[in-house]
Amino acid sequence: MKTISYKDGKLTLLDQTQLPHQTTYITYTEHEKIARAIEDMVVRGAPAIGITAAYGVAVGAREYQRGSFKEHMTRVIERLQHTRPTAVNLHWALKRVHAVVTDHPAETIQALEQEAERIFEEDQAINLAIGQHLKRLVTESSAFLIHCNPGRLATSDYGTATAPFYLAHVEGVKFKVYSDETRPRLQGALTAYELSEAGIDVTVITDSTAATLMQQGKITAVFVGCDRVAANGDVVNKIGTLPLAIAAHYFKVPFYVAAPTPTFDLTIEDGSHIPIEERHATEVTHIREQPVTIEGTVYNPAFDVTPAALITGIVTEHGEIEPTYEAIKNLFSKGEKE
Ligand SMILES: CSC[C@@H](O)[C@@H](O)C(=O)COP(=O)(O)O
Repeated sequence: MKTISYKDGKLTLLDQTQLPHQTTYITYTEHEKIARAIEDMVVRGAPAIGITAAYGVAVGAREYQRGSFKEHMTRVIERLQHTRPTAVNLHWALKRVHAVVTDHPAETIQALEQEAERIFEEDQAINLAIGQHLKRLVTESSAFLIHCNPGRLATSDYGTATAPFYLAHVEGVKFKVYSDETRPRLQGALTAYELSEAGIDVTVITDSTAATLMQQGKITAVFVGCDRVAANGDVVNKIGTLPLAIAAHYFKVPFYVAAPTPTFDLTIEDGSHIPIEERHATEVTHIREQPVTIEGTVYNPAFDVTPAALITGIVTEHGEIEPTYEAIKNLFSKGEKE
């Protein structure tokens, strides 16, 4: 299952809007179409959006024809920046590739492709490291609740919150995963799809069933990914994460957030300042083009803010930290990220 691949100016994405029923790949050679693929969620998930945007800039550099090359590149980067507002990985990756743009097109194309490749490879290493840190919780007969898709489809490799499952499964550990369906876009179906493809025991539940499973004592821990972590440890992730964290707190179920360091935004003091994307009403009124409710006023925020106080631990590629301002400051002052 290759979510993103790039070769000779061509970016190929696995079309996540068609999964799990159809496996379709789309190849792009224009940055505008890549921007639309991010907006339409052909590709989704914070790390995958960042990687795609980085390759999108390389594709955009190859589209240059005349005029100021640097101005052309600024337009390409701005277009990609305005695709989705919440996941900070997008902005982080674009900043990285912007830094290698010079006045020379040929030299820049090569540098952009190399930088995008580095971002991709670093994400693979991050996935593995997060998986190794979280794996200690995946013991025989344990059971986990997962929300949205922080998996292979959302990253370059094992996923973030799903990585410990892949690693433990290979070691022969028997455990269970409950995947929230994650209305309105049903990313939980993607998680169920990719875990079941790997032979992992996964059960899909409606979002409303999650608290009941915790009440029944069936959940060892909740694992989620994230789209942005504020300096104080508040976490923004897919809508529906906050109610899970509240239920987990009430039923004393550990709640872990898998967070690559590029997902931290130290410029944001707390979660209330993180921009929350509102998506189109049809995502709520329709499921796969089938109307399911009245056509009325809809409120459709794509993400919510989970306060640090509800989080047991944040697991980065460097290990687990407490969700506090001090712990996060300490992590980054060690030079992990400026
Ligand atoms: C490792 S991916 C973590 C998050 O990006 C994921 O949980 C999520 O919220 C994705 O949202 P999406 O709207 O599907 O892009």
